[in-house]
Amino acid sequence: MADRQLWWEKLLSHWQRLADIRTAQLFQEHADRPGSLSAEAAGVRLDFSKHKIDQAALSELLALATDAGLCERIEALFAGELVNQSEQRPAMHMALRARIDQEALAPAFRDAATLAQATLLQCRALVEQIRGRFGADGFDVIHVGIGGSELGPKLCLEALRAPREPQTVRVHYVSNVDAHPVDHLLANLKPERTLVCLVSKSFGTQETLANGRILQAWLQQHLGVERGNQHLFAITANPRRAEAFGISADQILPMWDWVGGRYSVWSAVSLSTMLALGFERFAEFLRGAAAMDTHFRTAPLRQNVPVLMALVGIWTRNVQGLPGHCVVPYDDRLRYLPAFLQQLEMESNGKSVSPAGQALLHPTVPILWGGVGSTTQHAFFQALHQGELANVVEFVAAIKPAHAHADSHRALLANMLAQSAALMHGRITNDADPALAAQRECPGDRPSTTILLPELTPFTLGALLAAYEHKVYVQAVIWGNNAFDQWGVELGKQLADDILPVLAGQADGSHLDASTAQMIARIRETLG
Ligand SMILES: O=P(O)(O)OC[C@H]1O[C@H](O)[C@H](O)[C@@H](O)[C@@H]1O
Repeated sequence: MADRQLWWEKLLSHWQRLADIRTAQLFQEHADRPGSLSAEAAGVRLDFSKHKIDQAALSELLALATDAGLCERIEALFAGELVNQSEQRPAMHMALRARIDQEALAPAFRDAATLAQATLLQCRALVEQIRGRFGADGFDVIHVGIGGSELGPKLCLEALRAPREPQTVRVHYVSNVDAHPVDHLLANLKPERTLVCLVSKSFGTQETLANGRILQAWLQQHLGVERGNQHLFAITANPRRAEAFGISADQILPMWDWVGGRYSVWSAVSLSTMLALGFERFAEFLRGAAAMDTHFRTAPLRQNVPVLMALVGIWTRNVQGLPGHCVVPYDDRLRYLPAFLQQLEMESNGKSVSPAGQALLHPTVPILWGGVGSTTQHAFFQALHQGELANVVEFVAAIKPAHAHADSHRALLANMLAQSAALMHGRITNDADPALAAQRECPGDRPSTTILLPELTPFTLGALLAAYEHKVYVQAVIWGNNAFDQWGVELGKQLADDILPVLAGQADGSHLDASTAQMIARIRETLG
């Protein structure tokens, strides 16, 4: 880890050697710059030719990855080794989508894949049975979960829902412990046609349990205890707690310790998505991810899409020093992608020490944020073009739309291409008034990456999300942190559990700091 500093210095010398991307020089130096600074796998095309980078700099980044032991660490991941050191667990989310019959799998991985497949079969049967039970009039599903137990399933359903199909399975998401959304939702649903999926790996998350209790009471109040409970399902790695909550054992689907919540979209956690999309489309989503897994494991590093995504991120974060990473899908169906990636990347790599407890002497994950294009062009793009906030922008789009409005779609893609070109070239004005010229001028030389899918299908979405998962792992290997724990989140959860009884007047708050105590006093006084 100590010698990372030497790598940053070597990479910085490349950065200093390279011409500014505003000029045509970089493109003239290499006839096929766009082709050589892009890669493609399983339908995911990555173009990073609008970065101030060239083949020699890329070779140095690849050498860094090799020096960090990337190839061995990829094998360790697929071998089911304990890559999550602080919790002594493997991270085998790839087992959720592996084809056990055809792949040379390590024993631990094969066992995991066998369990995953049995659960998927259970999900398939359940989907058929439930869809059959409610028939053509359909039904409502309330998906209750937070973080990894919500973001992936929601992204996936909203991305893949066929736009013109009547929604016979209507999925609603409840995550926040703020009860306004659940309260509002219940006013419009019929309990006899509503199922509730409580999704929580730990089955100990305050938000999910609080919303679960509200929904359980609602079902029981309208349908009676026994029938009400028949509408309640749990997906969890802690079935004991789910049963204690009142969910019958045959309505509990498993999760496992070897899958992190933010890597769990491929599992029964997505039951609500499977109910809405049908099992076959979900299976295709898994096949796309499996194709990306094979690519990640076998493709040479220089053509390896997740590896290149990671290295471009290292380049902008550690060499160029950009603290912001703005993700902008030009596709409304991908509107939840920034939120999903925010958890995937920031919860995985928002760390400052190595598994050995040593401080990392370089920055790790950037601030990931974003929103959908072209809408956000009219909100935050001004700051991307002329503000001092230093960001790399990542554009994501599907070439073919799922609608027939070709003009709109061309306009959408034209806007995306225009934004990346504008960030690169900037604008020099020839206004006579120097004050006006200075204000109208756009500096340019701002990097962006573009990810293109041929179309947004279950397969390409699966491949895209798997590529992001692997990108995160590669970056963790290079940065030297554990991508699979989240002790910082745990701290907040513990303190909330500590403050709750004080707020309820059931415990003494004298151990709390004066600022917190003052606000508690104010809240108690106002609530009466
Ligand atoms: O699935 P659960 O156990 O309810 O956890 C839900 C979420 O809780 C926390 O926020 C964790 O940091 C997340 O990684 C997790 O996805």
